[in-house]
Amino acid sequence: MVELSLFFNSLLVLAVWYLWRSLRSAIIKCRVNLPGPPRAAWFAGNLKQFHDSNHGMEFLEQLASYGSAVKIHGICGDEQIHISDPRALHHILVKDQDIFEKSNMFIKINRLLFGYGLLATLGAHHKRQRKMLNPVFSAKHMRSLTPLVFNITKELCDALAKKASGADATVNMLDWMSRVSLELVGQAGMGYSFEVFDEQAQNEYAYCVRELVPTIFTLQTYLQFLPLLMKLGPPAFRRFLVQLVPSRRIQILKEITDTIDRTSTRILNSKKRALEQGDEALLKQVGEGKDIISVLLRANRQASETDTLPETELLAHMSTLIFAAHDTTSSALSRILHVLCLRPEAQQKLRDEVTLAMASQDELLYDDIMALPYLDAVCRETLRLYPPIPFLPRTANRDTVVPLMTPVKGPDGEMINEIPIAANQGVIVGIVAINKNRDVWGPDADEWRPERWIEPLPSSVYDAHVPGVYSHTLTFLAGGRACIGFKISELEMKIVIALLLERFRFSLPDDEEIIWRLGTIQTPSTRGRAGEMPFLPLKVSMV
Ligand code: HEM
Repeated sequence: MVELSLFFNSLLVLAVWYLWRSLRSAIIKCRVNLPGPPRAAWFAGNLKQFHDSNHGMEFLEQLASYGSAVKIHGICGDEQIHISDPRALHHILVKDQDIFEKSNMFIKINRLLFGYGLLATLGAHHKRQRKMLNPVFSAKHMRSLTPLVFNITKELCDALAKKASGADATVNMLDWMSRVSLELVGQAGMGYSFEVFDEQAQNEYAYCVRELVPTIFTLQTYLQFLPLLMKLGPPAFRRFLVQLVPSRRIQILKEITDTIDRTSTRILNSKKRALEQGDEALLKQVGEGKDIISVLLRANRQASETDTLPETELLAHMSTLIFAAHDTTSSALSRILHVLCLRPEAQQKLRDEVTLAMASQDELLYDDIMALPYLDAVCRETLRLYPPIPFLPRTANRDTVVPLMTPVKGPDGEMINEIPIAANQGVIVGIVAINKNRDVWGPDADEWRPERWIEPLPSSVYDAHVPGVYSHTLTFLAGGRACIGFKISELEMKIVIALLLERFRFSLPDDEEIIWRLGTIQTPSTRGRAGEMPFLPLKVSMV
C-alpha cells in the first residue's frame, strides 16, 4: 500500500515538474522594454481584453496609442508584441517570413479539420503548393470567371427582390451575403452549386460549411489540447478517441468535417471523370469546367512529377478554399452595405455610377467593372478601415531583430529603433492598426473617406512601403502567405455591390443598433442580441 502511494506521489511530482518545464519554456519575455498596457490579470494577462468580442476593438485602439510596437501580456507572464510598423512588418511577412511562422496550434487545427491544404503546410511544402495554385488565381483566369459571378449575383438579386417587394422590408443582409459568398466559392471555386438561394432546399453540405466556423469558436478550450492529441498514435486511433469524447459539440464538429470531406470527394471524382471524357462533359458541369479546382486538375496533369499535387491535397484545398473564402467575403460585403447605410449620399453616388455604366451594357466585362472609380474607392476604403481579419498571430522560430520605421518611446523615455525578438516569441500582426497608422495615412487615417483613392495619395503612403498585396494595406496580408484569393474576392465584391445597388436601396433599421464584434473575423450583430448572434438587419426597398 505504502509502495503504491509512493509510486503515485512520484508520478504526480514528475507530471508537475514536466508541466512546469513545458510552461516555463513557453513563457517568453520581451528583450526590450516596450510600452504597453498594464497586465490585466495574473493568469490571462491582457488576452481577455484582446479577445473580448464586445470591447476588443476599443482595446486595439488603445494599443495604437502606445505606438507601433506594443508589449501585450499573455498567459502566466508570457509577453507578445503587437506590431503595426511598416518596416517591421516587411521583415516579419516578407524578408524573414521563414522565421515568422504560423503558430503550431493553428497549423495542427487546420490539418485535423481539412488535411494538408494551403493553411496547414509550412516551408518548402507550402511553397510547392503555392507554385501550382498561384496561376489558377491570376487576373487572366478572373476574366473568364466574370460572367459566372454576374449570373450568381443576378440569382441573389432575384431572391432578394421577393423579400423586398413590400415597402421597407427588413432583411438580415448578413445571411444573404453569407449565402452569395458560399455560392460564389462553390461555383467559381469548385464547380458546385450549394443551392443557397432556395430557402426551402436542404443542402447538407451548405449547412455544414455555414456551421463550421461558429462550431469551432465554441470549442476553443478543447482545441488547446489538439497538439497533444495529434501525437497519439495513427489517425484511426485518434478518430476512435474523438468518438469517445462525451461532448455533443465535438461530435457535431466531427459530423461536419466528415460531411465536408465526403462531399468534396464526390465532387472531385465527378470532375476527374468529366476531364477524362473531354470538353463536352466539362461544359455540362456547373461552372463549365472554368472553376478553380477544374483548372487545377488540368494543370496538375501537365505538371512535372515533383510539382504534382496528390489527390489528398486537392481535397484539402477544396475545403480550405471554402473555409478561407466564405466568412471573409460575407464580412466584407456586409461591412460595405452597412457603411453605405451610414452614408446615404455615398450610396446614391455609387448607385449613379453603376447604373450609368450598366445602362449601355447589361453585363460589364472584367476590365469595365474594375475601372469604375467610385466603386473601386468604396471597396478599397472599406477594406482599409474595416479589414475582416483584424490581426494575425505569428511565432518566431529563432532569435532575430526587426527594425522599426518610426521609433517607439519605451516606458522610461528611451527611444527604441529596433526590436530583438526571442525564439518562440509570439508576434501579432496588427492588420487594422497598420491600415489606420497615421504615419502612413495622415491625420484623417481613422475616417472613412473613399475620395482619398480618387485624389493622389499622400507621399507618406508610398514612403512607408507597406508590404501588403492590396492597396498599401495588410487586409489580404503580404509575402508568401498573402491571400491567394484576393483578386477573385475583389471581383466578387465589386459585382455583388454594383448589382445590389442598381436594384435596391438599403437603410438602417429604426429600432436596432448595429455593432461589429471582434473575433478572428469581424461580424455584425445588434446591441443586446442574445448569444451575440451574427445579424445585420437592414431595410431594403426596390429602386
Ligand atoms: C474579403 C475577403 C478576404 C479577405 C479579407 C482575406 C484575407 C486573407 C488573409 C489575411 C489571409 C492570411 C491568413 C493567414 O496567414 O493566417 C488569407 C489567406 C488565404 N485566403 Fe483569403 N481573404 C479573403 C477572401 C478569400 C477568397 C475569396 C479566397 C478563395 C477563393 C481566399 C483564399 C485564401 C487562402 C487559400 C489563403 C491561405 C493562403 C496561404 O496560406 O498560402 N481568400 N486571406
